[in-house]
Amino acid sequence: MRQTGILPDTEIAALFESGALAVSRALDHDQIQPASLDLRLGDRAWRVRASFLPGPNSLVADKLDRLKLHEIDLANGAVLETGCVYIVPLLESLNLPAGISASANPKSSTGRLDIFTRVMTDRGQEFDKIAPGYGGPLYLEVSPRTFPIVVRTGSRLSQIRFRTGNALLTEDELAVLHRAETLVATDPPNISGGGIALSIDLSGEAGSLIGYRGKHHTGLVDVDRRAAHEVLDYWEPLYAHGAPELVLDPDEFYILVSQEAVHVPPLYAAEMTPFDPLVGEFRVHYAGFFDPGFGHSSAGGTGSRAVLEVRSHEVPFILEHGQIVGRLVYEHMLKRPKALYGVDLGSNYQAQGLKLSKHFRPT
Ligand SMILES: Nc1ccn([C@H]2C[C@H](O)[C@@H](COP(=O)(O)OP(=O)(O)OP(=O)(O)O)O2)c(=O)n1
Repeated sequence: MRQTGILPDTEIAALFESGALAVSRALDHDQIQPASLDLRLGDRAWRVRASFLPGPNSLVADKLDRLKLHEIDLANGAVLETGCVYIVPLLESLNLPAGISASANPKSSTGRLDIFTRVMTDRGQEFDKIAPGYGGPLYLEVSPRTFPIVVRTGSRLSQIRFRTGNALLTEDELAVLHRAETLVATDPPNISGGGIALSIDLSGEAGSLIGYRGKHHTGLVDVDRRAAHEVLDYWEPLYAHGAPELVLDPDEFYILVSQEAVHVPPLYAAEMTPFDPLVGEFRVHYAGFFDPGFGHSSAGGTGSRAVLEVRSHEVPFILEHGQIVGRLVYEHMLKRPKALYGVDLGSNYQAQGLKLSKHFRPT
């Protein structure tokens, strides 16, 4: 077995057995994913004045005492409003061995709803990063940006990956792996900046669907209900016409799709990182974890594209077809997961093209 890499499902289960991962309510049967664990909301949320980080000398609970405005009971479900910031203790807590660190990311379904989430730890100085050997509670900051949402105790908005050491593939290793396994359906792939570039797809015959823009002042989205919401009540479809480009209006939210089909072989996990944080005009993808098996043919995934959550800031910005918007970095798994993303798990986004979150009725 490798000594460094991302812990697969079987090793996450072992963390639970050894007490490195504790839960205040029994794990859900499908909570452990091929390379991550879904995190669940606890029984209360606090609306706070503003987002914060605890910093090296504070516990989250102490800062919460100072900043909280209102306590909300999540046991029977509650509405979280757009534009507000909430802090929610999670049902999972950690007591990691010294050699294991972790990182968190919104689930893809959460990103597709434009719900901003970040995990916080006691004495944490960064969001979504959990230091090796961390022992203590986990909290989630939640801020719905476009739709008001209904959540309850047990709702799963975020996920955590555990790793030992550093097992990132170098550009040379990516090139070799691409030759053996075809990581993206573009030849040759653009391997740069430590990853494989992903670009935006705005092509299509006049009248074909190229994306969606979130509507304002919509009804609620219940994050635990699948295929329960009408697309047109929440989204304005965008169709190709004229030049293959799209003007992003400031502060609007868009769902678009990558031009490249993406493949994550079973012994690897991938993460989408921003193309260039210095291109400040727009932000792509809040959700960045790609599971082992995503786009893998034997897991039913041939042709899977990446869904891109895009938001423009400050000024209107023209996105053009083929523009690079992100990079996929690949890491070794410590070993092959027992179940792969896709057919093994009844996953929602295998073999997807342009796809809204699972909450909307398929059109
Ligand atoms: N910006 C992103 C992030 C992820 N994915 C893909 C790759 C992931 O392997 C897959 C599922 O991601 P999550 O596990 O985060 O999503 P959910 O848990 O919401 O979906 P599922 O129930 O299918 O696991 O979605 C994507 O297309 N675009």
